[in-house]
Amino acid sequence: MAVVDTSTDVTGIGGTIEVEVGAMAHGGHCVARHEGRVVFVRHAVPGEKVRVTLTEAEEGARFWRGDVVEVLRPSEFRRIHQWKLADMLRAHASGRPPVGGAEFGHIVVPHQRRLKAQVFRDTVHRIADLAVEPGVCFAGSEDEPTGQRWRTRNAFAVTPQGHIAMHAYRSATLLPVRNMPLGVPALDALALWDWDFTGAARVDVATPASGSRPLVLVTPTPQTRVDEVKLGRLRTRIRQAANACGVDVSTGLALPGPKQFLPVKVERITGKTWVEETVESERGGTKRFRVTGDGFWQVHQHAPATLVDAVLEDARVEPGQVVADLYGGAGLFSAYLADAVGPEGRVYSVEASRRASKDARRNLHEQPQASVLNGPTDKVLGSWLKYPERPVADGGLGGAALDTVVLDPPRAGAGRRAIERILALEPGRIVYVSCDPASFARDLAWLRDGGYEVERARVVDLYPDTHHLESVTALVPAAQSAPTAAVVEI
Ligand SMILES: C[S@@+](CC[C@H](N)C(=O)[O-])C[C@H]1O[C@@H](n2cnc3c(N)ncnc32)[C@H](O)[C@@H]1O
Repeated sequence: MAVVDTSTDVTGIGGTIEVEVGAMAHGGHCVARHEGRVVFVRHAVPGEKVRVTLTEAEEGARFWRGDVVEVLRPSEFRRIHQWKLADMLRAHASGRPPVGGAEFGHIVVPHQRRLKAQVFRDTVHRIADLAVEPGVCFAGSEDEPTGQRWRTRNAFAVTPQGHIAMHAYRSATLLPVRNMPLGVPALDALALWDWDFTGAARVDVATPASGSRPLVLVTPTPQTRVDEVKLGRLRTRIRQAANACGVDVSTGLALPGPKQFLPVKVERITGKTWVEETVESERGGTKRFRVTGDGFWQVHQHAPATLVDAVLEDARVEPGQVVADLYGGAGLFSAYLADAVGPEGRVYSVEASRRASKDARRNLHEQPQASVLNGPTDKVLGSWLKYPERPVADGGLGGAALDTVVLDPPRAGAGRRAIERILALEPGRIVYVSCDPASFARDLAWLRDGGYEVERARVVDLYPDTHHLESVTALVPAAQSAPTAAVVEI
């Protein structure tokens, strides 16, 4: 049994303790114990012995939190963090906090994936009381050994001096950045670190994987927004920087909308207010999509094609079938599902955001078998259940039964009402795409209680160097299922 020397431990916030590091938990923390109390430790690898600075350490608290500041016995899977600004060890040595967003950067990529599979398995077991062994795959045709250069969507804060910056983890402290190693190379080409964003609060950048024209969307501070002179200066600075950067780039101002799901108003400064994304799916071929403003698009450059292939494989759609694509965004899955059901079938793409629905209508306009229904999922499903015979345009399902439901909700998951309504519609197959194992496990327990079981689950590593994980799970009514023995293929 490993012995931890506690003779030099100093408890309380800012104190340091030595611990043996246990399993990785959901959220990117490892579980350790100090004199019986749980300590959630960031920047560790399971199996290590480390010295931790305590960041939360109330005497009576059930658990504490801390960051690794010294590795006393490293894991064989530890590597030197490839992003200096996000490296806890170098940040500590230079007396500043690290930026958030690359909290797995000190772990070799194949082990990151093993840990994500373990987190998925443990979370589903803990919350849904189900033993599900996920397969593991990753985005792209080749293994990406570094975990870098994959993000096509990046967001930055802005310092009072007008420089782009990132927040230190769980802190309002802004750290100016002069590179973003997780971003695709097209982000570097813009050299946003040299632009003057004075008067802005936030900068969202979309750099499409295909290399088509990027979009820089600037959100003014509340003070700039209400002052026409300041707003005018901000527009001029952005136009000048865009013209000087040597890249054909669209730019615009994002002016917040009044309510949730009402999009921010995008005011064009240069170029267009949208980007064009090209998806090359092995199973479904090449398609182009328009995504306006800060509308949702899968963040990893290879994520759209990877997820489309996984969804098409798990949905097993046949010509003539009726499919619902819930939380459909700009119509990514719907476009491919519509090809799969063919002209005799139907695909209903349900999306709450008006602007994403508008993009989806445009993206699906050559596929008359696809309809975009703008509204919250639970309301649309409620209407289908209430008026099943009504035409789709009047809130019904036109008397049809759903063969397959694909759902890809935001991090909060679908929630009880949407799940109950999916169950009441009795689809023959459900494909659940999730970016959060905890909300997925909660929804999965309701689906299990409603008579469905897991046919196959896969963890898809779409977020290298971070703790985030995507999963794709196929469910079928319990009586029909012949579960495949999923193996962790790393
Ligand atoms: C994870 S994204 C998935 C989008 C799409 N499947 C894709 O891969 O591009 C989730 C989408 O759900 C939408 N959304 C959020 N809450 C919703 C709700 N209650 N009902 C319908 N759509 C919702 C968001 O606007 C977003 O477009």
